Amino acid sequence: MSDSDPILRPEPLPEDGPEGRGEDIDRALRPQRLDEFIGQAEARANLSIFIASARQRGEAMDHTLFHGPPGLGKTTLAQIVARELGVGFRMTSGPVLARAGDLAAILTNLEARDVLFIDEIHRLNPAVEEVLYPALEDFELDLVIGEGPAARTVRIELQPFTLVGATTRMGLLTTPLRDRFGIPTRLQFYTVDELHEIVSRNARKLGAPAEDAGAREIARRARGTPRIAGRLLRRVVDFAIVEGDGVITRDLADNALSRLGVDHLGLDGADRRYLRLIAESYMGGPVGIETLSAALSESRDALEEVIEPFLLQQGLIQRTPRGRMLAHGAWSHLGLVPPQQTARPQSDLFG
Ligand SMILES: Nc1ncnc2c1ncn2[C@@H]1O[C@H](COP(=O)(O)OP(=O)(O)OP(=O)(O)O)[C@@H](O)[C@H]1O
Ligand SMILES: [Mg+2]
Repeated sequence: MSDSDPILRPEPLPEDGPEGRGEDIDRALRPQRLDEFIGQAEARANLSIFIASARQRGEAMDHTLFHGPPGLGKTTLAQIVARELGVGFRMTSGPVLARAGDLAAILTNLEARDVLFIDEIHRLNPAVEEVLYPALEDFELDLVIGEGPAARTVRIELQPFTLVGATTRMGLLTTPLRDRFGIPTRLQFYTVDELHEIVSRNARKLGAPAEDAGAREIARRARGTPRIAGRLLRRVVDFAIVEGDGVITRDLADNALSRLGVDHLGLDGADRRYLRLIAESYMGGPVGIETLSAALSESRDALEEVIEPFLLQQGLIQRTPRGRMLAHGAWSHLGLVPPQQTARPQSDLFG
């Protein structure tokens, strides 16, 4: 299969959106080995065992699923797993595998123990997913050849391989697919200390001098996410070069990030719009996700995948059966006073 085939790219897909410059830098900053990968200590420790065991047995590692919010390192870890296993890496994604034949072509081209990475695996077409089940379980492919009365099924043996799936929406995976992953791994938001280390390391790789307090300021405001830390670092470097003497100090980082609309908790304009809407239009909620989606002109998916996980993790909002509610901290963060709770239900007063 040729390198320009859109269905199967041996090279990682661009990760950082339309800034062409960002892509190359992004690739240079991506950790290459498990011991360069900072954070996710539990996932890393477990993976290193499974990788070592697969290597010793000379077998394909069990199928692995990485799930969690965008930018936490799912794609990066998939590449690292293949590198540490010393096997080939093939990359595709749920939405581009339109037909069963697309997947069959990829599977039959895999070499023994290769890693096949399917990004956004919750978006697989059901017909393609059907083909995947026997491939995962028995390394077999049942293909229907021809149509109508002449149609027949042929069984093709595959080389044993490791599927690495990634998803931001674990809840959208079908149960049969989820059950076929022997190693489900949830990625967590990073601590400030971990992001501090990532920012310092990336600043060194970019040749941008960063004072400790400057790197920490970026880390504190990166929404627990390495991709955001990388993006903020690049913007702060721009400010340091043009308006400073090139050195990332705490003041320079603080000033640059404030001008980018990133506040002290790391919330950006979209986060604050979301919180303000619940505060000002719905008195703090509860309010349904569809209502929020319509009022903000954001897709429900974007709210659930990108905006809400960090706000939930920070305890700024709560999910209740009746919708989203602001937590106490969100009011003070917005500089607003929560409405007085009048008319309490009786049960609250009397026990
Ligand atoms: N632990 C880490 N240490 C250093 N850099 C990291 C780490 N994890 C991720 N990064 C960097 O963050 C960026 C995003 O990582 P990655 O593309 O793997 O995220 P993802 O989880 O696949 O996101 P998405 O869900 O959007 O596909 C990359 O530039 C990567 O180099
Ligand atoms: Mg990814």
